[in-house]
Amino acid sequence: MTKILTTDQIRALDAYVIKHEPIASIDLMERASQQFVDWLEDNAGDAHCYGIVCGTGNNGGDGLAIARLLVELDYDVKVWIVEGGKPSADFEINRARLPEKVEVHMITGTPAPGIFDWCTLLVDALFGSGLSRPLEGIYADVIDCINAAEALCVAVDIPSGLRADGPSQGAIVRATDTISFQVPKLAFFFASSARYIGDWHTVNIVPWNLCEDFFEKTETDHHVVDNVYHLKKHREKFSHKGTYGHALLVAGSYGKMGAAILAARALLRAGVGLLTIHTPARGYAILQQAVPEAMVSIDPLEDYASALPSSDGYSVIGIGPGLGQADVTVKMMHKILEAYRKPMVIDADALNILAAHRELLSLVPPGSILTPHPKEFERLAGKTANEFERLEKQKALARQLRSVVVVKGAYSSIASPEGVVYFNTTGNPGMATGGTGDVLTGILTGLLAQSYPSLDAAILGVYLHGLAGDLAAHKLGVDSLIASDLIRYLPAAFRKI
Ligand SMILES: NC(=O)C1=CN([C@@H]2O[C@H](COP(=O)(O)OP(=O)(O)OC[C@H]3O[C@@H](n4cnc5c(N)ncnc54)[C@H](O)[C@@H]3O)[C@@H](O)[C@H]2O)[C@@H](O)CC1
Ligand SMILES: [K+]
Repeated sequence: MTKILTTDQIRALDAYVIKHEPIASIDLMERASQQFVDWLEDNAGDAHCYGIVCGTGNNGGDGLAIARLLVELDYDVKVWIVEGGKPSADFEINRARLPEKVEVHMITGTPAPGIFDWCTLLVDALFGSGLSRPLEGIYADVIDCINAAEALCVAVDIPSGLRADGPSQGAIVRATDTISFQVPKLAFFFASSARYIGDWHTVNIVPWNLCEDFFEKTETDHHVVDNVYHLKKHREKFSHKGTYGHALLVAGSYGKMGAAILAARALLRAGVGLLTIHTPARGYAILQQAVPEAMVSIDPLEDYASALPSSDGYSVIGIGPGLGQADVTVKMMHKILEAYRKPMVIDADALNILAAHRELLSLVPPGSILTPHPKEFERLAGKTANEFERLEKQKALARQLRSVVVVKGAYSSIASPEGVVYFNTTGNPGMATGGTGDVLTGILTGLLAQSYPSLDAAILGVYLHGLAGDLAAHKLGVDSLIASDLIRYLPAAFRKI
C-alpha cells in the first residue's frame, strides 16, 4: 500500500531526504526534473516545441531545470516566467543555469491571446504544493491562455491552482497528464479533479529505504491499494465445501431477477462453499436454471421477499441486489437485522431501506460491508458540498456503524471501522453499466463467507472486481462491457493476483 501524504507531510518527506540521504535541495530538484523529462521522452517525445510556463517558487524552479534538460536533448524550448512573489533560492540557481540561447519571456501583465500558439506541449510549472490561496489576476489570465492553447499540457507535481488536500477555487490548469513526485495527492482520487489532472503518474525521487523509513513514522488516514496478493488466502488440500462458508443471498424482486443472478454467479466465482438464494416465488424456476450450483429458498410472496424462514446457520448474508423496497421487504429486513449478528454485505435497495428507516442503522451488525454508490451514500449520510467533505462523512459513518463503508466510483474508497481509507486503483469506465454493483456484492459476500476479515474482504473484493473489469476490457474494449463479463473474467483476476 502506498500512503497518500498531505502537502505538509510531503514537505517533511523532502526535508527528511535532504537531511538523511543527504542531498542538497537543488540536487533533489534536479532529480525530480530529470524524472519528469524521462517521462516526457518516453511518453511525449514527438512533441518537439516545448513551452515551459514557470512561477517563481520551487515548482517554477523545476520548470527551469526541465527546460535546460530538454535543451540538452536538442528539443526546441521557450520559457515563460510569470513575475510576482519572491523567487526561491533554487529557482534563482536554475535561472542562472539556463543556457543563454533559450528564449525567456517575462509575463508582467495580461498576456496576449494565443501567446502559447507556438508550443506543441506546455509544461505547467506555475505552482505546485506551495499554493496557499486561489489563483487570480495575472495568474488566472495565464492559466486561461494555457487552457485555451491547443498544445498538450503536462503538469509538474500538480496542476497549478489545484489544492492537494482540500476543495479548490479560482483558476486551475487543465492538464492532459500530471507527473506527481513520489506519491499521489488526495485530490487525484476525486471525480471533480479529473478534468484538471488528466491522467496522473508518479515518479520516484526518494531512495526506497528512506521512503520506507518515513512512511513507517508517518500517520495517514489515506492509502492507495496497489497490490493485494498478501491478502489472498490459499485453499487447503484437505478442505471441503464447509470450509468455505455457507452464504445466504437475499435478492431479486419482480422485474429485477437479473440482479440476483449476477450477484449469485459472482458469489460462487468468489469461491464460496455453499450458496442459498432467498427470493420471491416467481424467481424460483429462473434461479434454479440460471444458477444450478445454488440452492433456492422460496418466499411465500410471488413478487417480493417478505419472510425469511431462518437466518441461522449462514456464515454471511448478502442483501440488496434487485430487492425492491416494498413494505413487506422493509419488515423482513428489520427482522433479519434483529436476528442476525454476523457481518452482512448491504447493497442497493437494502441501503435505500436503511436510508429511509434510519432506526435500522443501529442494528447493522459490526463488521458489515456497505457498498453505496455516491447517490446511495448521499441518501444515507446527507448531501455534501464536495468530495473532501464526503470522505469525512464516509469515515464517520464507518466509525458509527463499526463497519466497512465502500463508496463506489472510478477510485472506489473503502473506509475501515477506524476511519482509515483505502483507494482502489483497478477498474475502468466500461464498468459504468447496470449490474456491476450486483457483481461486487456477490464477490464481497463470497469472501466474507470464507472468513476473510471484513476490511480484507472489502479491499481484496473491490480490487478483484476492478481487475476482472480491466481484463475483460483488455479483450473486449470498454464500450460494450457488461456486468456478466466481470463474472467471466473473475477467475482470471484471481489467477492474476
Ligand atoms: N526540495 C523540495 O522540497 C522539492 C520541491 N519540489 C517542487 O517544489 C514545489 C513546491 O515548491 P514551493 O513550496 O516553492 O511552492 P510553489 O512553487 O508551489 O509556490 C511558490 C510560492 O507561491 C506563493 N503562492 C502560493 N499561492 C499563491 C497564490 N494564490 N498567488 C500568488 N502566490 C502564491 C507562496 O507564497 C509560495 O511561496 C513542489 O510542488 C515541487 O514541484 C521538487 O523540486 C522536488 C523537491
Ligand atoms: K504545476
